[in-house]
Amino acid sequence: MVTLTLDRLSAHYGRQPILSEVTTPGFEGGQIVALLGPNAAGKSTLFRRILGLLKGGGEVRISGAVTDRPMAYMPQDTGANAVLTVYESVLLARMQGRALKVQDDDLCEVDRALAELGIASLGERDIGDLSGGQRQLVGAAQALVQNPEILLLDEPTSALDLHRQIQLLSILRRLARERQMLVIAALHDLGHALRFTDQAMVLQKGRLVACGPTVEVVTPELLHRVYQVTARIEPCSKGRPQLIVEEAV
Ligand SMILES: Nc1ncnc2c1ncn2[C@@H]1O[C@H](COP(=O)(O)OP(=O)(O)OP(=O)(O)O)[C@@H](O)[C@H]1O
Repeated sequence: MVTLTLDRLSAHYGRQPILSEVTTPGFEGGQIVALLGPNAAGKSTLFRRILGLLKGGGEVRISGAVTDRPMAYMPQDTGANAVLTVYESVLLARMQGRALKVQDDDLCEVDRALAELGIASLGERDIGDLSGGQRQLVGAAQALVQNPEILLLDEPTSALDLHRQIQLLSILRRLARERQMLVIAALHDLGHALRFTDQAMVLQKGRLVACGPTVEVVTPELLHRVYQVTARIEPCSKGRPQLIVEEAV
């Protein structure tokens, strides 16, 4: 099973340090990890550093991977290329780093990713003509179609309506379990983090200030210290932890 470990990871833009010595325990496949933290804390920068798109100190260690390209990434701004259909754009994502010739298997994987995300009916649409939420689901399909062992998602639910937010996070949790895939998702909704993620890491001003099981990390004390809100966490009628935010301090 794949394991990802971050060891004293740093990153900077020009002379400006952004991440300072981020160290985590090994995150194993089969689970979802929430990457939390306020605006500008360094979440997207951490993804770029993990992917090797940014240089810096420290080490990203991946063990137990069985493929040459174990990671796939869905950026915050998925962009849109108006000259491609949804189907073509997902197929193009599938073919990254593979032989140029499209095999039947590649087409099956595109069909599977679109069906999995409930957007098969959008296949022939130009991606430039989609709504923001539709485009975000296409971005998720472009990442999933690569069958990654480690899937990094930067705010994957930010443009989705409530139903689709829950649907996408449920799908990701199921796929993480079924495929023994490690999913790391930057999230701003801490209620979703509590409900759908196994572990959480919290960045504040480029430093890792908490890391561990989500229910142990997302506490009223952390919400006050990192997000400057007063909040309670109470079990709902089904016994799940539920976040009740009172006010910003
Ligand atoms: N290309 C860049 N050049 C210079 N500074 C940058 C660049 N990209 C990001 N930054 C700065 O790095 C810091 C961290 O940004 P980052 O996008 O990683 O934060 P984030 O936690 O993902 O924020 P958000 O929740 O708002 O998306 C911010 O101060 C930001 O202004």
